Amino acid sequence: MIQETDAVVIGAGPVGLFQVFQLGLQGITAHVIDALPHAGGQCVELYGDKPIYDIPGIPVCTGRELAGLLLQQIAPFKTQWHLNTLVSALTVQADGRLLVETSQGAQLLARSVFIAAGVGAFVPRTLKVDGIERFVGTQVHYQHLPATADVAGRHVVVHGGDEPAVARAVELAEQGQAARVSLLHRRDVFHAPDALLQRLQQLRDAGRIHVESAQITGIETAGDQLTALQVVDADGSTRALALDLLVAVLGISPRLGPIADWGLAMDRKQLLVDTEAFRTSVPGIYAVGDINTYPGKRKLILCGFHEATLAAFGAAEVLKGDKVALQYTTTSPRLHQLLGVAPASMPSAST
Ligand SMILES: Cc1cc2nc3c(=O)[nH]c(=O)nc-3n(C[C@H](O)[C@H](O)[C@H](O)COP(=O)(O)OP(=O)(O)OC[C@H]3O[C@@H](n4cnc5c(N)ncnc54)[C@H](O)[C@@H]3O)c2cc1C
Repeated sequence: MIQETDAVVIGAGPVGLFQVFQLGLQGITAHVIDALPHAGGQCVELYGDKPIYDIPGIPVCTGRELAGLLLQQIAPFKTQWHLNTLVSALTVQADGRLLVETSQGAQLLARSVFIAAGVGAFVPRTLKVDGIERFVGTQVHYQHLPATADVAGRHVVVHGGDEPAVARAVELAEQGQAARVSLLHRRDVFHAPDALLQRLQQLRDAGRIHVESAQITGIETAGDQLTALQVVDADGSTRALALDLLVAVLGISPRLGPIADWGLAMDRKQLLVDTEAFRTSVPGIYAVGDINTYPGKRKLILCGFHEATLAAFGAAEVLKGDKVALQYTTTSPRLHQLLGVAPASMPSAST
């Protein structure tokens, strides 16, 4: 079924989230689509626990904290979320509206589209093992276990050798619900901060994480169940590693993918925009954040915030067919209503 909407934001990175906020201030609610299962883009996926020092008014916060604050800021608006969803096609319709199609089969007919796609869709690196694809989403998951996954009493194998894989195994062991947690990597060497490695060692010593130094060569199945991985040890011997759930944490890579096919003017994998409203070469489509380019462009979050603000004003004028007056969140009753906050009483100029 086709859903009609005023705005679609492609990408839930920091700039996409702030785009939702600025659209909200214009009275425009948005659908937000991201290939990742969570909001935050690079901030969460690439440096979730690292400090950022150059967000105006926030002397320091981590990438994950910034995403959390932005989500808090857009909470008043009725955003429609499409996570774990790749935008596969964007086409201009005869009436000028824009049809956004997703990997989950959704079709959104939008009057405006904001591409906040950063360096492309973050998609997990996948396992190249014959037959494993049919278990993806049920017994095999990439990067994260879904919140709905039931691990109680089950043998969970985490596959990977870097910090996110170690962190996932440690989290699962500390939760204490899984019957057994194994960390599978080709060598007994892990790349993670010292504190995490120490915690891993403690959990290994306590028998709560079992490290398996082996490589996956195949799978074993029974009916519609994945029952074991076939693995080869460092000495070349093969064996079966029984399991209930596999979380492959092999990293993510950004893929510009379909964006390059949408007929938009580009320069070296970036969308060309004007700096008045960050319009692309196609009417109704705006591009903000790391995905765009223009003279003087700097790939910084605060620059993306500015771009999103002007794009929202530009789109609002088109959608409303009229000039949009500047209003302050400090004093505007209309903005207070949109934000769901009580009007502030302002001191008079003489006090
Ligand atoms: C290590 C590191 C440190 C950094 N430190 C700072 C810093 O201190 N200060 C600063 O200002 N900047 C910093 N940056 C840069 C900053 O992270 C980026 O400028 C910012 O994340 C850009 O935000 P964005 O929303 O444009 O894109 P992104 O954060 O890249 O988010 C884009 C989102 O769009 C999604 N997406 C893309 N294509 C599709 C599609 N077709 N379908 C569905 N979803 C799609 C992606 O999955 C992604 O989640 C740092 C970057 C890195 C890598």
